[in-house]
Amino acid sequence: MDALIDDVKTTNANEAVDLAAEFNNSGLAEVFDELDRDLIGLVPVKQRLREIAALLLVDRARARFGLNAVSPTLHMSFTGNPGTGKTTVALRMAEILHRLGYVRKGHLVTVTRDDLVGQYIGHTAPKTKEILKRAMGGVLFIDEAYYLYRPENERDYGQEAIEILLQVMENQRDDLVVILAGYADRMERFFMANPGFRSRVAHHIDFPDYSHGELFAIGDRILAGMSYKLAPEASEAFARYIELRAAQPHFANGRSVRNALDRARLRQANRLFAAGKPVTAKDLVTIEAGDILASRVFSGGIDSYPPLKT
Ligand SMILES: Nc1ncnc2c1ncn2[C@@H]1O[C@H](COP(=O)(O)OP(=O)(O)OP(=O)(O)O)[C@@H](O)[C@H]1O
Repeated sequence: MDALIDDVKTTNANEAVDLAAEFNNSGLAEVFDELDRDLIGLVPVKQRLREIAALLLVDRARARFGLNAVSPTLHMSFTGNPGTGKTTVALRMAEILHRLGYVRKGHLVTVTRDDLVGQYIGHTAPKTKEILKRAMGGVLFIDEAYYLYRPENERDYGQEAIEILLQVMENQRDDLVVILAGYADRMERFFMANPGFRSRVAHHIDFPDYSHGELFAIGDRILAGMSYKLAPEASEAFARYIELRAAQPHFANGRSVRNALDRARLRQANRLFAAGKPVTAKDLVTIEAGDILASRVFSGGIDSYPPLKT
């Protein structure tokens, strides 16, 4: 241990770094407070984010003592079902990495296969490079990343995009963080078939499905963010809606909740308009039970398939 300290090639080996102060001064405390406040549940995910931030803070402190000159691998995979908060958390991750000085700008660029892969020969490389250029200094979020790899088609242009991505993930990892997102099982198969990706991805974070209570709280949060609220009977109706909708096919967690509330707002607007009376502020902010109960899920129908992408 002492020998290791003796090895430190700095004059400040006896100085100390206050990690808590670093945490506060970098604005990270604020980001984590916001994360806790704005995002319902996701306890294990928030814990992982704190662990990654701690690792990076310690890395930074070590670099100051000359203990480590290697920039850490920060590429990640986010696995989970649709609407479990992967994109939302990726945005926060970009902010955390920016505050820690690991990326210059801290913006998030979200793409899917079609943004990277062309349809004709010669189109893929420029497309992929253009996206990478846009994402430099921030985080590139590749949703359903496994669609890049299509083993059934020998000449698939996805392979070209994969090769460029792998190169940039290795050579420019001090200025770009890539997050590969999608269903856990498909991602696992993708990593098995593409060991190059597996070895470049250091952090794997799993996003579990939300409980019904969490989905209700997410709905409440979404409505409050838009200055709406549920009337007491509407709350009951919405709790029942969640139970019915969650049991249907193509349920997409937070995204289905947001879509359901968008439709409820539409019905509220039509109800207020059709009443032909002056409206108060209270009328304008309140979602009534009827606005929820008019959904097809209460009459045994499927609610809006395919789901609206927000
Ligand atoms: N924990 C949460 N707290 C509050 N709102 C949430 C939470 N998780 C998801 N949401 C809301 O649900 C919606 C979908 O979330 P998000 O887009 O992050 O999911 P996703 O996993 O990236 O899904 P997809 O890949 O299908 O788009 C967003 O509108 C977001 O505001």
